[in-house]
Amino acid sequence: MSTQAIRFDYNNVMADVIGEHGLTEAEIEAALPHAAAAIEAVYAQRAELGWMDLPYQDTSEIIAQAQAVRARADTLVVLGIGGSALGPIATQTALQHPFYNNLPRELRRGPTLFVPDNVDPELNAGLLDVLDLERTVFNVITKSGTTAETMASFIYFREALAKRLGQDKLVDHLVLTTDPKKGALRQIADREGYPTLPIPASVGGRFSELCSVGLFPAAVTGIDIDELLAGAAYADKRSQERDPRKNPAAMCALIQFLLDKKGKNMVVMMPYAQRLRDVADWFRQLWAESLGKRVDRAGNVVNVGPTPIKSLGATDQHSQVQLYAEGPFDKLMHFLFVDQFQVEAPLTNAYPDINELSYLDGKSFSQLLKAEGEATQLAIAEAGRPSIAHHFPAVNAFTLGQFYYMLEMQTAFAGELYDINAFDQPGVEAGKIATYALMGREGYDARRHEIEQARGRSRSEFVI
Ligand SMILES: O=P(O)(O)OC[C@H]1O[C@](O)(CO)[C@@H](O)[C@@H]1O
Repeated sequence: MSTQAIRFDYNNVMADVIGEHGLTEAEIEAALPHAAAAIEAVYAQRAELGWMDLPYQDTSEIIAQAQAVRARADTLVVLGIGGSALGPIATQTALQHPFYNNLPRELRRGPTLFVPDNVDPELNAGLLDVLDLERTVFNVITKSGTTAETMASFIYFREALAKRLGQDKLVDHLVLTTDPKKGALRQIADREGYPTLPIPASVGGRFSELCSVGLFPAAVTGIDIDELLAGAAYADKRSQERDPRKNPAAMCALIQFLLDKKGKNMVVMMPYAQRLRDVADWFRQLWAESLGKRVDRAGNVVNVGPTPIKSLGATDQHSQVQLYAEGPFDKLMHFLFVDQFQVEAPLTNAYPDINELSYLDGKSFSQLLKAEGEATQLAIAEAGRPSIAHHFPAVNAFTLGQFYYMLEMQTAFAGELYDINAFDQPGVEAGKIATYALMGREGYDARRHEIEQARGRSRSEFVI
């Protein structure tokens, strides 16, 4: 096994370790054929799942465009939402200095990065207050090319650029990442001549971090994207293992599926590393939007889907662990541990005479963080609650790419286990249609009328 392999440990879901809320060997053994079939089924549809080829792509075009931006920009702003923003945020948090944007230019590996992934007016107007537009490039990312939030942000910042620099300078300050053939943003790119990067048609938004969506912002900010893909390729090789017990993605999917069927419908991803904090946020979309479905593949109404929750160790021991340790037996903890941190922060012998503090003398932050992670997992297990753990040798481009891809494969395998389509998101359309109606979009008048009627039926307005 590679020294860079993330080690998956599911000892703490076993009934002989945690008791009745765990899984027995027999339960796992009986489900292995289901997991093996899920592996076969996913690899059989590889041709339709473009994200499975991303580890092997040629990155030269992305790197060339990134070098051009690095040569002229001090700041990159990503305009996107959902899978077009959460991945770039997670990669930046994982692979840059924790205060990257605040570092002096000579200590930063590239331009600062902002990802205002919301249409809050104060967020976007506030960002304009801090940008030097002369030295800023905007990377607009939208697979559909029509997402309301992203297109509103594009219109807003394009106008600011035009006012400050002139229409003729726009092409130097915009890179559009979108569908290679269709959508409003593709049409605009062709009409106004902006540089573009393609999002392959067979790569869905929440599976797009390892294509231009995530790789371009990473390359602009000095991250080794080929190393990200090398890690993803390593995870792909491990995920092809037909024996589920030797396939981390398959075992992780199987355990979560079996525990969901036993009433543990929520999974709490709790990294004990600040760098992995936003990976938990990216995972929430991947897991929720892929597996939360009304119907199964035969069209039966099933309303299934695990609930992903993001947490952070040690921080959320002081906010959420009380619930996880003593609340309902409805959660699986998913810990992320790191063997080797990039820097150490030693503690001096400050208070040898104060018993409540002297245990810290001569220790380090990593010793304390690791002890807290192990202690929390132990306390959770002794409280009879299941947990799984991924042990990272270190957080770097290889292990991050490996983990992204492993989670994507885990999600695809879980889709087979739940017998649902893990790659669509019909449940978000109703909200989009109602938004278009409320915003007066042409062709949505009837829906707007229905909404206005509904407003008239509101039962009460508590004005206290
Ligand atoms: O990249 P796009 O097409 O703007 O979509 C953004 C996000 O919106 C969704 O389509 C859900 O509405 C996600 O699946 C996707 O990541």
